[in-house]
Amino acid sequence: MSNPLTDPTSDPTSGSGSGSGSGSGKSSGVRAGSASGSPAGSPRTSPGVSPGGGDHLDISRRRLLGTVGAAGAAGLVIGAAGGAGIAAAVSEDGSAAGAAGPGALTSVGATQVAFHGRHQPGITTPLQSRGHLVAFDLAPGAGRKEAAALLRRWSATARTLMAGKAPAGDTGIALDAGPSSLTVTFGFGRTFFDRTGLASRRPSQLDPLPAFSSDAVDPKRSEGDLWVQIGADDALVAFHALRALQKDAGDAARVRWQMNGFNRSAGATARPTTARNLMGQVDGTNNPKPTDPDFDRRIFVPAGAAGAQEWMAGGSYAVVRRIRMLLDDWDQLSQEGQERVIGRRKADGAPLSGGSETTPLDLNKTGPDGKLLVPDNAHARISAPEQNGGAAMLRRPFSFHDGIGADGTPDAGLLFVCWQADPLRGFVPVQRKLDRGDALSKFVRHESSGLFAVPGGAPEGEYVGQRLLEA
Ligand SMILES: C=CC1=C(C)c2cc3[nH]c(cc4nc(cc5[nH]c(cc1n2)c(C)c5CCC(=O)O)C(CCC(=O)O)=C4C)c(C)c3C=C
Ligand SMILES: [Fe+2]
Repeated sequence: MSNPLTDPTSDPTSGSGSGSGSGSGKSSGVRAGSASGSPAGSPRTSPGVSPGGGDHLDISRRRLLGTVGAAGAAGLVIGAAGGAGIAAAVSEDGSAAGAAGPGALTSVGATQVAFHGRHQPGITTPLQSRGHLVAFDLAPGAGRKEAAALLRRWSATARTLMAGKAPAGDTGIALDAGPSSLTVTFGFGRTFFDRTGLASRRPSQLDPLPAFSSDAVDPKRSEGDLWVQIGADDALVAFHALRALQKDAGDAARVRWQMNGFNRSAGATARPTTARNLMGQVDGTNNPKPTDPDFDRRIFVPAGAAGAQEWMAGGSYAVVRRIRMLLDDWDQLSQEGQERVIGRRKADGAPLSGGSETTPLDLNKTGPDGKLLVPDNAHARISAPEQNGGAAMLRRPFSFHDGIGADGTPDAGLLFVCWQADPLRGFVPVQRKLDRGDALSKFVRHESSGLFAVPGGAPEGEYVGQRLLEA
């Protein structure tokens, strides 16, 4: 079988790259929709479909069609309920499809996400099983020119890698692997604009987040001039991208902090369910869905919005928090106690007011004792949009585990990443409320924080951020 990663490509931002539409037959083609249940906007490609959408079949497609053929009985599902999900192959009776078949593995590797588009990838893309969050600071002396050249290099590399190809001078780390749903997302921190002489174009949405009383934030692991989010369904593919982007930074920028995360692997569960976090809760159920009528307005900056910087059209703001979970304390709670902290059942994520996972919370329902079924300090109650003037965000986290901390407890928790058109109408009001009375607060600690402006996706022939850096 041919190995797409051994085929170097030319500079994608010059418009001559072959990642999406060259008909090379080495990688999956790009299509404009996402599979049922998968968030729209940053489509994963139909694995193995040839770029022209014609009848050219490469070996990986033929292998994949074997899977899809099996999926006629088995059902190939990309994405999961609850907005951000994980690709998985499942059978109609719920058992893992093709669990032993090579096709199932191929489908994970072959899945490709489009680099170009109205929005950057990695926002509405289903959760991937591996993630790296990295902040860079521009090097002393580096300004707008160096930043523009860096974003051009990074975009070229991201586009090449997301197409399952190797950039020039490749390390070989991901040899044999397909793109594995790789996404690379770029953002700008508040300090970027002073360093590049672009302060007049800094959006007010990047004003510092308020300090929250329960914060224990380490400034060295917070903020940064530039932010890169890498996600992939394979650990080597994700590391490969990290390494390539870090090398691209060259003398222009240095890593300020790096965090590594994970989610469940595709195919690990019999049914594609909403993700679980390290506290064991079903987490992500009430995320806004791309099919919601107000989804775009809530998550993405509209073109021509009053007071918005035009270069942010189609972009979004990412709030990033490293939230340590105090797991030893959490484990002391009974299951009932844990469920009352969240307001949902642990097993299936159903509200304590009744129904199944997707039943809306009934915040007024009381039990036979007259007490609220969803307690007044339950996390799901306090964070609900109806309790926060409609404030909503798209949560797209990774779990992390960095060994055992100095206190002898797991240094583990949630790399909380949430997306919104305006943090003052998303994260801030909700976190203010949680800070005051969330039952979960006793069991978590916010240890680092970042706020980044993530511009819209690059059109073909452009690089991410070009409209800011070259206007
Ligand atoms: C400020 C925003 C939020 C932070 C920080 C946060 C941390 C956090 N959350 C969980 C676990 C769950 N959160 C759930 C729901 C939920 N959480 C937020 C916001 C923050 N969470 C929102 C907006 C919502 C949705 C509320 C709604 O619309 O009903 C849930 C319930 C299931 C779900 O809807 O996802 C869980 C579980 C942890 C463990 C955590 C910090 C480590
Ligand atoms: Fe939450």
